[in-house]
Order: sequence, then structure tokens, then C-alpha cells
Amino acid sequence: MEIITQKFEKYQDQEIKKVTLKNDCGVAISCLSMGATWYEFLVPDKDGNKHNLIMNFAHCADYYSNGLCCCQSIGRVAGRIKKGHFKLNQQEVQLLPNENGNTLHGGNHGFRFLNWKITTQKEHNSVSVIFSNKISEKIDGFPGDLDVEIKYTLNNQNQVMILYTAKSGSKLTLFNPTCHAYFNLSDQPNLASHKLKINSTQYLELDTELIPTGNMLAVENTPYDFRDFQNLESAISKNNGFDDAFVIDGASTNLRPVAVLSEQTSGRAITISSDSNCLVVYTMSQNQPGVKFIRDGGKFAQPSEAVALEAQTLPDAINNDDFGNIVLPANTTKSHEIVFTFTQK
Ligand SMILES: OC[C@H]1O[C@H](O[C@H]2[C@H](O)[C@@H](O)[C@H](O)O[C@@H]2CO)[C@H](O)[C@@H](O)[C@@H]1O
Repeated sequence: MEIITQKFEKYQDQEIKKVTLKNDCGVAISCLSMGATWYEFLVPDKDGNKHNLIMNFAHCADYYSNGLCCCQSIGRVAGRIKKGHFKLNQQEVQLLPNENGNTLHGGNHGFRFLNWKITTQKEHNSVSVIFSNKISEKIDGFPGDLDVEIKYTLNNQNQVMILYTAKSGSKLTLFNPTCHAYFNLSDQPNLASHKLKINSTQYLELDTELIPTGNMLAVENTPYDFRDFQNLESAISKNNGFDDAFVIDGASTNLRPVAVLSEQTSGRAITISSDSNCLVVYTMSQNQPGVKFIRDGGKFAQPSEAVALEAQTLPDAINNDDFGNIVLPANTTKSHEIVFTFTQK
């Protein structure tokens, strides 16, 4: 097992670092300090060549010239908070909105905009990089200060484990982080050979601004039915893409499998496990002007080229009683974990 820390580039006068974690099975991941971003998920093919399963860009600036939040750490609160407004401890809180009057993915000063401090850790069977930051309410506008650690671990079972830990200060606050990783397990710029299965019998009804209405709808007899593996490209064409929140079956805060993405040609698959009650599926089905992923060798990204699978608590939970508890009381530490397990047939 190996850990390599390198300079990535200078961005806005800050030194951006890249940390690579390698296991003993030929799998490696790398992360950038900017945005605590997951940069590469490299797996070997049968000829020993490395294939990157996630989308990435050549430079930090490319991550901020579009709204994709490509493979970045999202927080304090993933998804949309309606009108950026909520009540906490009897007090009305108004955040700065950053999308149609709503606050999306922690706003314009959330986790993904920070350059994180780095430490690394080597165990017998795993290697880790730990990103840490002290986020005051003055930085991102959420109430209360927060100490955050985001720990990426790669082990010899080909699992990438991301552990988000937040410690609040003297005020209560919100905590609902996620990893906004975009996957394409094939060599093609589309999802035609991908199948998706989600342990979900319900999804959220959304309004025209993609804000949950409060209703949960049954997936049965709809394009949202991924209870058995469904070809992703044909589901996307039936539904005009997905930008939806699936409710994970069986209320539980224990880590359990929530979805499997598999690719026919290579036999690669990723199983996602999470301790939260939702998986947001975003298929990037709109045109993304100016977006060029490294894997496309200079060509523009195709609509539905990749799928973001974002495990989190249901969006706008703070404004919907039955969506889950994202409140972090004062002087409290809370963790969430997402695990991505790679397998190959
Ligand atoms: O600008 C890129 C896209 O930004 C939004 O997409 C977000 C989506 O709505 C969220 O549910 C998901 O978690 O993250 C996506 C990236 O931020 C816009 O809704 C979409 O139209 C844009 O193409």
C-alpha cells in the first residue's frame, strides 16, 4: 500500500495538493485538497492498463466554470433548501440563495469551495487521506461553527470509504454531506452498457424548481423502478433524464447497500453503501456547455455521459418533518459514511 502526496497546481494563490492512495490489488484513488475532491478511481483492465471510473478535469478552474460539482465534497447540506430558509431552535434562518432563490449544495461558500488541510494515515490493510477544516458561520453563512473531517480510505477489498465527521461548537447547526461523484464504468461517452439497481420503492415528487413537494411517490410502473437492474440509457430516454431523490428502503442509520451500478462490457460494478435514507441520481442529461472531461481527450462532454450517485439524507429535510434529521446539536460530533465497493466479473 502506498501514499503519494504531490503538488497539483496553484489556484487562486493557493497551493493545491493531490494525494494518491494505492492498494495491493492494483487499484488507486486520488483526491485534491481543493473541494476535498475525489479526482481518480483507477482500476486495472485485463492488460494492466488503468481505467478511471469517475469524471475529472485537468485544472481546478474547470471545476468552478460549471455547476456540476464534479466529484466534489458537498456540505454543510447537500441538495436544495427551499428559498434558503428554515427554522432552527425557534429562530428563522435565511441563507444566501445560489440557484433560483434556493440554496443548493451548501451555497457558494460550501465545502467544495474550500482548500482543505491534509493528513495521511497508513494501516495494515488500508491507506487514508484526511481533509480537515474549521468552518465558521462567517464563511458559509450557516448558523454555528463546525470542525469538519472528510476521510477517504482505500483498502485491499477494493473499497473506497468516505467518512464525514462534523463537530459543532456552541450553536446547533445542520449537517448533511455527500460525495458528488460522477461514474462511467465503460470506455464510451455514454451510459448505454450500464445497469442500475436501487433499493428504493419510493421517490420524491419535485416542483418545477426541483424542490420536494413533501410527497413520496411509488416507483412501481414508472421509469423510476430500479428495484431490479434496469438499463440506464433506456430509463434515461423514457424519463428525459433523472435528477431525482430516491427514498432508500428500510429506515436505518446503519451502513447498508443502497445501489449497484454495473457495466456489461467490462464486467465492472460499483456497490454503494450508505447510512442515510436517500440516493440522488443525476444523469447530467442537459447540454453542459464548455465542459471537457479529461477522459474525452479534448472533446465536449455528451449529455448523459455519466451518472452522479449521491448518498445523503433526503433533500430539504430541514423543512419536511418526515425526511430525516440533519440537525447537529451544539457541542456534538456526528459522522456519515459512504462506501463504494469495486468488483469485476
Ligand atoms: O450546472 C450543472 C447542473 O446543475 C444543476 O444540477 C444539479 C442537480 O439539480 C442536483 O440534484 C444534483 O445533486 O447536482 C447537480 C449538479 O449541481 C442543475 O439542476 C442542472 O440543470 C445543471 O445542468
